[in-house]
Amino acid sequence: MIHCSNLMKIYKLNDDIEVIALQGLDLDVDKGELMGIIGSSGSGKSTLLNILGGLDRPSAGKILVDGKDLLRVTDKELVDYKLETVGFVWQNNARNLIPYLTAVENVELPMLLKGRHKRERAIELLEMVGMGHRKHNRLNQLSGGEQQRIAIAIGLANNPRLLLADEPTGSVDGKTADVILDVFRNLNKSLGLTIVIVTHDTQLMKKMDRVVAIRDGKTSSEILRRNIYENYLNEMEEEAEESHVELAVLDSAGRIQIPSDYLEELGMKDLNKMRIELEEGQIVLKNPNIR
Ligand SMILES: Nc1ncnc2c1ncn2[C@@H]1O[C@H](COP(=O)(O)OP(=O)(O)OP(=O)(O)O)[C@@H](O)[C@H]1O
Repeated sequence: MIHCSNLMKIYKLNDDIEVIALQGLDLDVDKGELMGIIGSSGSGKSTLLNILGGLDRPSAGKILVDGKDLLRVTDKELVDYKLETVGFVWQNNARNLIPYLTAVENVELPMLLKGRHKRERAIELLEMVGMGHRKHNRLNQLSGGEQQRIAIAIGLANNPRLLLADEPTGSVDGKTADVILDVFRNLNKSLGLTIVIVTHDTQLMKKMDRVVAIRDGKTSSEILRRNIYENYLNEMEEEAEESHVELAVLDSAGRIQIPSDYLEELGMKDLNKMRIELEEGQIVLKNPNIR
């Protein structure tokens, strides 16, 4: 569904200053995946999500989403892409919802932009996210978690193939966050929808199939759920932490980012070179100062 390789995004602030928000990011997401993106503040998560959502254009590299080349699309194609291929759920509900419209009118709005008006479909979507009973309520009559579920229904209004969410549980408590994640999981399973969620929430991460970490505008590691534990995990969610295995990402040029805590633990943090050896089918990195 998504293929990014060596993706770059450079913001030009003025003639002298440029900010490199993405520097050669590699990422592949399969159709039907529910995956998370994590990373510290400023690492490039929102930049990536905005590019995937067609809200911003990349500077260089390669990016294909559902077969569309987002580096080369025309402005008109990008408008169609935003209306047809992708749905967005923001952390800030003021960005998701229009306060003076009811829940069902909010869900109908993106359909109107595409020239369709389908009340039944809007109600069906609200039911899918467990909000059918609040369809005639306005924003101020709903809790933060309820508003967020309506935002998900809005994101689905034009039947996107990819749903993107930026910190969708950022402003709700842990229990509500769980309910919201369950909504995403159900949509992922029942519709086979590909979902990418940016989150800081470690509880949410444990429930995803795959979590990719971004550091300094590059994908640095992946945490995968081990299939053998999959069924067991569904019942024993609290065991999730031990069931994930962390993989470092190897980019197309053969570069790998080693977690800084590993380097620190081995006293190798300040080294700028390592000895690399092939030992019995394994690649081993050694401190060059120790023989
Ligand atoms: N429109 C912009 N103009 C200039 N620089 C930008 C712009 N948007 C983002 N940046 C810069 O790009 C880098 C990556 O920002 P981004 O917002 O993608 O990070 P993030 O990982 O989403 O952070 P946070 O978790 O704080 O939202 C940062 O250095 C940021 O200052």
